[in-house]
Amino acid sequence: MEPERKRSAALHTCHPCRRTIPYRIYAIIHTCGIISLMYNHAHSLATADTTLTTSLLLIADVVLAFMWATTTCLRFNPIHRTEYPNKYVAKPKEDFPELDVFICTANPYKEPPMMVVNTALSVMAYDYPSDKISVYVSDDGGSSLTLFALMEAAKFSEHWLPFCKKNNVEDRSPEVYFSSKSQYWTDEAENIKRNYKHNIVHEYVDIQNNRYTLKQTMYEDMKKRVEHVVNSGNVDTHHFTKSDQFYDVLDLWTNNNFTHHDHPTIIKVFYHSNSFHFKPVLLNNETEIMPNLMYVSREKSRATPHHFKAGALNTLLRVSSVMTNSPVILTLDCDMFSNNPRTPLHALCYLSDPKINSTLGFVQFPQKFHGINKNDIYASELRRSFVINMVGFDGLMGPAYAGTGCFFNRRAFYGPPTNLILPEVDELGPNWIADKRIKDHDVLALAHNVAGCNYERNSNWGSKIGFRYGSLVEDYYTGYSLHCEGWRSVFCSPPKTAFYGDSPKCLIDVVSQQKRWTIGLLEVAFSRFSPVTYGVRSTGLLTGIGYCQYAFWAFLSIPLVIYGFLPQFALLYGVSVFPKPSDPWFWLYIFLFLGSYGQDLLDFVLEGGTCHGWWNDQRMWLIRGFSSFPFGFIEFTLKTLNLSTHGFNLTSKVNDDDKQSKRYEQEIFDFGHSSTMFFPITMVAIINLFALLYGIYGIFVWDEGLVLELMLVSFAVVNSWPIYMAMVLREDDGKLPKNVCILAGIFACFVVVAGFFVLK
Ligand SMILES: O=c1ccn([C@@H]2O[C@H](COP(=O)(O)OP(=O)(O)O[C@H]3O[C@H](CO)[C@@H](O)[C@H](O)[C@H]3O)[C@@H](O)[C@H]2O)c(=O)[nH]1
Ligand SMILES: [Mn+2]
Repeated sequence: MEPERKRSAALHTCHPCRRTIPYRIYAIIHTCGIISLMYNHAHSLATADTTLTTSLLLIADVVLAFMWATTTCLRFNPIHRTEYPNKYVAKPKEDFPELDVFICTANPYKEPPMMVVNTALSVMAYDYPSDKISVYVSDDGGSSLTLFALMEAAKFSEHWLPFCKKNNVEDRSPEVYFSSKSQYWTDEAENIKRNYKHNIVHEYVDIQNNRYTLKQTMYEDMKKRVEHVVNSGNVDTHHFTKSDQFYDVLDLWTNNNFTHHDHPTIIKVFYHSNSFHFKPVLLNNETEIMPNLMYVSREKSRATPHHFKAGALNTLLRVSSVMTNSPVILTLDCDMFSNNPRTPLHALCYLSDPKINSTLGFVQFPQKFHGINKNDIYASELRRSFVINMVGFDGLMGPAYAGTGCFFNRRAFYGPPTNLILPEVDELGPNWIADKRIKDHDVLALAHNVAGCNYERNSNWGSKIGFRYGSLVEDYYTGYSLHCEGWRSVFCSPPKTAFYGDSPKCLIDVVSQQKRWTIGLLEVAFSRFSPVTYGVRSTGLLTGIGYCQYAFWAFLSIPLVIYGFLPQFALLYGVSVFPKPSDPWFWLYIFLFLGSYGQDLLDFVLEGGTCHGWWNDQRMWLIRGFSSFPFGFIEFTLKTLNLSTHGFNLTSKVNDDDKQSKRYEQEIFDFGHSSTMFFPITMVAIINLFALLYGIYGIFVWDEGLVLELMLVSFAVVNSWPIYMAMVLREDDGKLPKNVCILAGIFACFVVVAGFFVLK
């Protein structure tokens, strides 16, 4: 009776995955296999005269074995969780904590302001007491276009929020709801569209667009206005009346010295539940106050480092401390709109649980993307990183922080659970009670002050307090640092997806994004806080080694290069580097290959993937291994030697090339850019193709075929199929540029000649 009652009171439960025990048993067997292989290499080093090839294979296999170990740590105790938000809802509304939402944006052309608007509206409309939500938008682009869009969003929200709540709308991003994508369309939508357009019709819409018809919707009106302003590149004062509260703000931008990396702090408050400037809006027939919406563009100066997104988030952390200081913080990228209005309740099932919340730092939701093609050719879902590993981490210290879709306990930013580190002023501490009106002069003055570009000088911000600086993957680094301090985290993946974001839809964007991650991860790997040393000590062996999988993933290039060239040379010169079929060691290779690939496939399928999706995913690992990783490594080295600087290259979220979108839909690879990034992979593909042809010929000539070499090369050729297609068989804009192909061909010849000296 007793346990039953306990369970019914619990807000969440967790259960280990069924694969755990078989996985552990298999891990022992596979480890024995790896040890035997190492023994075999050591033996041939000592006895045979193939020192160079054996050493190369040994290096490759050591890296692969290490990678396998990092994955195995995350397979040690995978768990799944379920939470019961309905039990949470039963609580009195007064007990719901306040929620600060941070949305980052940085460039109105790569991140269209309408995208920011939709993300903001989707969270403002959460099924949560509206007066407890404050949305802070950080604009690192310092753009009046984004400010204008948010002003429009604030006005629209007065209609959108009551509408959503009254009709229980599921898609609270208006773009999704008003598009045919929504399954939840109701007649009510037509209504809101019709009613609204009489409210706000700006003059210029008439002027600009005299085809303005009664059918146009309010949302579409707003969208038009915003897009018009974005296209024209600036906001004219004629969009406002003199009495408009933002009339003066725009003056800032007319100042000639204003550029996006040199400008003063701009903070604008659109709604403020604890002041009386705005009339309360009726929601659900009760008077409920609208959520707060703030625009924050921190001060920028070329002379001061701004630490990219981490810097933006720390500014929001301080500004929000001064204004609302909610105990719970949700961080979002501007493309990540809410798809589930009850998401905060799911997070609160953990964050409010007194049994765990004293050490619970954050609740991470999975990163999911919309518009991915059927079999996800670019592996944009990143299922291993964002799902499989998260489930694995969850049974240890908890999932890594993914940069977006994460609810934080504000306290976690201020030192370890047992040791509160207070910032410079009381108003910035997690325990400060922000009870003044947001628009009060001293609140705004302090907010401006803490958003200044020199505010962090000689402080703990970025090292001991807030989001961590020093890596281009501030998300990974911050989550990892919190785990090192003793904070735990939880992976929360409700059946209805919490957020959807945008993922790159063109290969060059995919590999460039991963190059940035590679650089950021190497920065952590080679820092004082490297997971192999510091991480293992502070978070325990399994979590520490698990974190190494990311930190050192660029090292995967080493075995890829060795296995991408050596067996190929072997075929071309008729020399064997692997054991022959008559040799018992032959079977060890087969076992290790099938074992690790098989387990990877199993992981993938058990966490909801498909076989075809897995195939594409493993192919992308090969592509990254020859593009993002080596190029990232080079840039990291140059930066370490102070020979170059690299910034945060924003991923573009605009897909306006119709032909390219069509190719993406049809799952055709898009190279289409004369980029050096594709040079190595093209070269490897060429060499493998020739090695395969020559190897097949060899079957008839050599007395004992080079079976393993041939199998490996066939595998590579099958994987390279899209590259051959893009080289010769295609004529569209997405094909591989001629100069890349020719150059790769010439280099391939040189490399093959060089291979002669490795083997002979
Ligand atoms: O100087 C900057 C640079 C970026 N951003 C914001 O950071 C977010 C992520 O940028 P994006 O180009 O979308 O990066 P992705 O590679 O798509 O993002 C992944 O990787 C990043 C770390 O490299 C994480 O911060 C992200 O959360 C994670 O989704 C966006 O909202 C940007 O507006 C800023 O606010 N200031
Ligand atoms: Mn992104």
